[in-house]
Amino acid sequence: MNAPAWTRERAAELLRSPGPGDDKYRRGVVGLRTGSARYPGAAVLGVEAAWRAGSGMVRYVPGSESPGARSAVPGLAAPAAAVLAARPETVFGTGRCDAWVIGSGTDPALRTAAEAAALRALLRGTAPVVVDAGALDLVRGIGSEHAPLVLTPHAGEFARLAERGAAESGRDSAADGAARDAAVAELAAELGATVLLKGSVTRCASPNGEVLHAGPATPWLASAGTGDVLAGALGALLAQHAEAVRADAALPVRLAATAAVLHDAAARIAAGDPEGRGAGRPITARDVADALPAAWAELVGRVER
Ligand SMILES: NC(=O)C1=CN([C@@H]2O[C@H](COP(=O)(O)OP(=O)(O)OC[C@H]3O[C@@H](n4cnc5c(N)ncnc54)[C@H](OP(=O)(O)O)[C@@H]3O)[C@@H](O)[C@H]2O)[C@@H](O)CC1
Ligand SMILES: Nc1ncnc2c1ncn2[C@@H]1O[C@H](COP(=O)(O)OP(=O)(O)O)[C@@H](O)[C@H]1O
Repeated sequence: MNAPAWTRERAAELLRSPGPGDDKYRRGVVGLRTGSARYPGAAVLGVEAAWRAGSGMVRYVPGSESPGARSAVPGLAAPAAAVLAARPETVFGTGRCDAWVIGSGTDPALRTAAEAAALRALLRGTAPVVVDAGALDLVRGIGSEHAPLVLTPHAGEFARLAERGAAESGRDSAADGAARDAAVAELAAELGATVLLKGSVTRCASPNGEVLHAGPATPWLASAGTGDVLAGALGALLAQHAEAVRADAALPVRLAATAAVLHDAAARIAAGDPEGRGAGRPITARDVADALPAAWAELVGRVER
């Protein structure tokens, strides 16, 4: 298998800028059901990225947690309060959403039965869903009728999900790239979902066997929380194209690769590493989210930098 690189030019074609006929709803509404008492920051990072990647509206719906989870870190702000403090633009509670992001900053061991049922309802719905971190385990067993799904595991999560060894999953840095591509494509076909395997090179596979590469990304991106940022940005892109995603099974893998290219472009700007080889300065996940608008402008070529 010789997977093509998803270029900045191809990514730019899928960055939808608004026109005079748009309103906040037409531009795409993203819902995030992410974060927890243990990881409120993941909710903030995903919401921030969803706004910064061009959403017309971002909704935040806190998941229900077991009483034990609530008291795990006394004194820490609840995720909804943290999101409100960071982004007062965010709308709280359920309502129409064109795409969802679930799982970032959650631990499946602390999930209540009610929360599992609510997440399964999203997975079996019609709006596209980004499935990250603590929601990945729910995908097996939802049946063949489900929403367009984009799974975003890192190598450790991929190994658990695919029940594979280190070399095939990409945890072994010496693993053959073609073997990793094949493993990602195989999981995508098996689950009927797009799979985005994060790493220096991010590998995106569709259920019908298309595999795209984004990267290698700037190594400064290897920093806690940048995956939460990627999930939020991808949710925004899926929401902007939600109708087309339901009609065109080839689109989610291209949007997944586009999100990875945009994410890397933002990290390069934040780090001052335009070539992506590790020059520049350290960055945080929040820095990456904050640089998404500049990366967007750079990709679509509208702004002189
Ligand atoms: N600010 C916040 O709120 C933040 C919240 N976050 C949230 O934290 C939750 C837990 O997520 P997590 O990724 O830290 O832990 P987890 O999924 O248990 O896996 C870790 C184990 O997997 C393995 N591993 C192998 N390859 C790997 C790789 N490439 N990258 C990473 N791991 C790799 C490795 O095992 P080892 O190889 O050491 O045996 C490692 O010990 C999740 O909900 C997330 O959203 C974070 O986003 C941070 C910011
Ligand atoms: N060596 C690397 N070079 C460039 N990017 C990397 C490297 N390692 C990881 N990344 C990127 O960093 C992000 C980390 O995401 P993830 O592992 O989910 O972290 P977190 O759960 O802390 O948010 C992903 O976008 C991944 O592609």
